[in-house]
Amino acid sequence: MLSAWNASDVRAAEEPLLAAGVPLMERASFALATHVLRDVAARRGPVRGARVVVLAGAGNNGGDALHAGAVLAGRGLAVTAVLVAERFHVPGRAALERAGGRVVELFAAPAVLSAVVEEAARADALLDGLVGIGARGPLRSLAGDVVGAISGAVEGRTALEIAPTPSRGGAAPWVVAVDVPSGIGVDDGAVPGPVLAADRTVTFGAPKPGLLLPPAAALTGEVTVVDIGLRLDGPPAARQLEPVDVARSWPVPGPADHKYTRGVVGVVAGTATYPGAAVLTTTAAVRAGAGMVRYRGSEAVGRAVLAARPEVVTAAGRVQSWVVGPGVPGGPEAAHAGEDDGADDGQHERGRAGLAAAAGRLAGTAGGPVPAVVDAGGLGLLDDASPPWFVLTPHAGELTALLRSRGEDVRRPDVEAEPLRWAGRAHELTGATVLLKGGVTVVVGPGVAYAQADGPGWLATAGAGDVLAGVLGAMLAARSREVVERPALAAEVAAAAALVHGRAAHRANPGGPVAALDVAHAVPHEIAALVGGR
Ligand SMILES: NC(=O)C1=CN([C@@H]2O[C@H](COP(=O)(O)OP(=O)(O)OC[C@H]3O[C@@H](n4cnc5c(N)ncnc54)[C@H](OP(=O)(O)O)[C@@H]3O)[C@@H](O)[C@H]2O)[C@@H](O)CC1
Ligand SMILES: Nc1ncnc2c1ncn2[C@@H]1O[C@H](COP(=O)(O)OP(=O)(O)O)[C@@H](O)[C@H]1O
Ligand SMILES: [K+]
Repeated sequence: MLSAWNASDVRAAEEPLLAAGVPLMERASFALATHVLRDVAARRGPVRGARVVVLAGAGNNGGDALHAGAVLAGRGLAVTAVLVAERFHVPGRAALERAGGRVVELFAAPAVLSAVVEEAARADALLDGLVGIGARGPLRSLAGDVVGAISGAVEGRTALEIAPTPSRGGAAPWVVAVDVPSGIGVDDGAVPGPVLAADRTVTFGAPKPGLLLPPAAALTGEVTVVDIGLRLDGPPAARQLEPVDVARSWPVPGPADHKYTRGVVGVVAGTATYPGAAVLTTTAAVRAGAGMVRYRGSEAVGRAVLAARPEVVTAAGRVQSWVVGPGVPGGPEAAHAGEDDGADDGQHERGRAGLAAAAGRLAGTAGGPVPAVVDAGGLGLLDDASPPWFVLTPHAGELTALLRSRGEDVRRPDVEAEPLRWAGRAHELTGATVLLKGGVTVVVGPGVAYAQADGPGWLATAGAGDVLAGVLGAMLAARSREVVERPALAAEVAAAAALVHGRAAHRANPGGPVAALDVAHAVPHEIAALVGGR
């Protein structure tokens, strides 16, 4: 698992070490230089004579970059450091000059900006040491100008670019962000102004949340964490599950298990207008290893489900998790857009009953409360308050509508610009765990947040969300009681479902388009690959 800490926690962890004279910057800059050397060698072969441009800001982030530049100059690379502010890291500059590096005082002669941009565009490597964890808001003055101009000049990059950087030919410089790409919201992943998209981010002590969270996460390139000896004891601000974490906690059935111990998933999905959602959700739940899947819906849709998955049962009975809403009309977004999604075919009533049982509020329900996945039309069936073992799975449009229905003045672009903030707000307002779908899926539960970036862009296809709901339903059913008892566990299971779903999409057709049903069919193979290695 990657755990990310806010800037203030990192500073607090640095303080005692700095007071004790531990050479943190030396450690950080040496590791940074080592990674740059390795990357340049891999791309270019000989490192001697390689051209490196260091963009250095006023603070210690600039200090890291200048000291790394000194190490590189000492190894025979041609290093030019560009100082954007009158205040600069004096020992860093001195070290660089001693090692034979050249310094351009851009702050003293802004007219040389175009020459700097030209040199940067022709460099083998570009180090972005303008600001690190001391950043406040969008890049200002010359730092903003230089990033804007270089982004425009370097092929494949634009200022404010938030698409993943495609791998580029040898012509463009290899961009290494020092600690963080300068100008991102270190704690929240915001991209408030121009940011130079990096190929690699070498981050010190621990990842920062902004490296995991959208939209900034698309600008980091590969993230390399350098251990400089910090002790970060408190809870992280954001986490990202890795395959090994999911493998470790996967409930592999043993000799004593039977279908009920493995978990029964109750699915209220699909109508005559959207029967496919019922097929996709139930298929995914079966494929993800549910002990049993009960479909609740009209007879006609039930027939379609059974034609696709004869394992599904349509009789009522006990369940260990509910999935309510895929392909059911009346989600907050549809209501907002005034769309006619057709009749609900009785799914609202079935969905409400499922949610009441899941909340433990249905008289005569044996077995107590159970987790629920609440998707699409199910979101319109929620009461004012939900328990944390309800996992809401909106995309940005649905989250916007849900928030607006609860009095927040927010638009979809706001949610896309600050997904963690708004998913967190929805968690506060509803009490439920919130999984906000997207290229990076953000999950917020009580005291925890996850950011998962496991799927290819090809996964953005109709029905993929229904498959996620089915996978998550099966995973929650398998750990039903534990999820109800431990408020933060639903978020971890939801993040794990996003990981399995995203990796299944890669597996379904590496590098190419995937259909939602292909993703569901790849799920068992992905699970086998995950748990086979443990
Ligand atoms: N302490 C250590 O020994 C270690 C520190 N480490 C390294 O230090 C980094 C933190 O250093 P830091 O605290 O000096 O802050 P830093 O990120 O350089 O930025 C502050 C400067 O930027 C400026 N500035 C701010 N916002 C701006 C904007 N939007 N646009 C333009 N300028 C802006 C701000 O200006 P001001 O607001 O003061 O006018 C100030 O001058 C950390 O990320 C890591 O790399 C590691 O080596 C480990 C050891
Ligand atoms: N750019 C992207 N890259 C990777 N995955 C994405 C991207 N955009 C969306 N997804 C994923 O695709 C799925 C789409 O779900 P959703 O929007 O609910 O579609 P539907 O309602 O048609 O099933 C989600 O799991 C989401 O995380
Ligand atoms: K930086």
